[in-house]
Amino acid sequence: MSPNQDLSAVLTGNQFVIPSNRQIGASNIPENLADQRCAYLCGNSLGPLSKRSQSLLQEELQVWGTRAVEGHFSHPHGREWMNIADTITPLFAELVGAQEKEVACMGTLTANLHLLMASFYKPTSNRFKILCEAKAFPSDQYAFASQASLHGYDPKDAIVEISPRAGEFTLREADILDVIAKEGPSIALVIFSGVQYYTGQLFPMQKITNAAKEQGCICGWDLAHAIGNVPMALHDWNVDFAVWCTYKYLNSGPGGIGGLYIHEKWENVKSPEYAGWWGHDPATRFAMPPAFAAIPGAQGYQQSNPSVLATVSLLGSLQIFKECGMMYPLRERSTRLTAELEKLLVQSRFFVPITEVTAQGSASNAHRSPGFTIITPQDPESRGAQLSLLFLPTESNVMRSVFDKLSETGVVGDKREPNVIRLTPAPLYNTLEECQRAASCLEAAFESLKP
Ligand SMILES: Cc1ncc(COP(=O)(O)O)c(C=O)c1O
Ligand SMILES: Nc1ccccc1C(=O)C[C@H](N)C(=O)O
Repeated sequence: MSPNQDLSAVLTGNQFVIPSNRQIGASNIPENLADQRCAYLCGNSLGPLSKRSQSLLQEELQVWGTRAVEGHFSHPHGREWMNIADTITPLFAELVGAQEKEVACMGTLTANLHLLMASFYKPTSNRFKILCEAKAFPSDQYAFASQASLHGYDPKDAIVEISPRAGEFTLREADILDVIAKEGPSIALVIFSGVQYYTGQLFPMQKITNAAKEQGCICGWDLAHAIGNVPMALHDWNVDFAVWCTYKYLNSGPGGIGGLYIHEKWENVKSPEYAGWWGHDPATRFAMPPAFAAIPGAQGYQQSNPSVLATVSLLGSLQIFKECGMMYPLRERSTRLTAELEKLLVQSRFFVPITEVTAQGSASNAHRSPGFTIITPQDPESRGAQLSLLFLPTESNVMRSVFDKLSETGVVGDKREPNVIRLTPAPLYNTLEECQRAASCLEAAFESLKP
């Protein structure tokens, strides 16, 4: 069977619980469609519940209720809680393109980001800058600024942000590489998001990493919007470290457990600086020795025993990824779905080509009548599943009005201020029909706007 046949065999099983139109409160839906599933195009923010996760969670509750503390060491399904993270590490390794010892299932994104910045951001008087994209997700901006401050630097001096050119919305590869080449000797850390949360731009991760390494910088990545969305090869690309959350494309549930990656080349160079007992050699962990002996590699950075409920919730979804053949077949389906959605949106009579908007300047209010453009790159190699629609005129309530109307008709995307709606067909559970529905509801939403 080809990977795609595999994929449809898995997907026809309807592996996810998607809320109905009624459940999400869609009020403008014919009664006969009210109990059908909504068009859930928001897996870039929170993935839906998989049926597999639901049953694994129920199993763990049962084990907790019947074995209590014994569940750590003896488990009816062979998932002793002691080693629960081991169920995830091979799957994380495949998703990011790494060895198992280079990844750990632990913590949450921002906490892991601080942990790894504390280990890898070691500024000196000559080399102290952090290079990142402008308008990174705010939690990352706060983390970067607070790390710079902790080391005694004014974030205004230490943080170098690359912005799109005037009138543009996404970054040009050449501009990023240029800044790295010019400012490299003063940069301690190059850190970008793999896929940008607002624009959906997939950065050229390998090229950025190469350029950073050539300049002697540490290179780290925030993979919140990249993991489970695009294939990666962190080890081969020589990435130093990365962090991610799992509640978006990996469908682990709200506030799910996070992950991190550290290249094996650091294994014998660095040891965990913020040690905890879960990073200690499991062979002697429960002998409670006073001195810390780290597990070699990324898992030595674990601090606490992981939440078992959060971990199996993630496991259920990752088992579905595995049955689908992991990222390559999924990426292929994802590329097709996103291209279809794009094609339908571009046919809208309210669509304004990005070139027109760019020509007038990104903050321009030149478009007086309601419309939208797509700021996500058109090149499939420069984006993941998400399309970011920018609403015009930019200084208006068009985005909010359209968003409300989409919600009323059972199309779930999300709005990001000031004027973007993100729509994301995820290959594990979304369909072409849902893309069509989103496009036609968007058209109807515009048509119903008062002049
Ligand atoms: C790019 C990015 N970084 C950081 C975060 C914050 O993640 P968390 O709340 O899991 O720390 C998110 C999402 O919330 C994100 O999209
Ligand atoms: N965790 C959340 C809880 C509540 C609301 C949003 C989030 C998000 O994750 C937002 C996401 N990071 C984003 O790309 O906008």
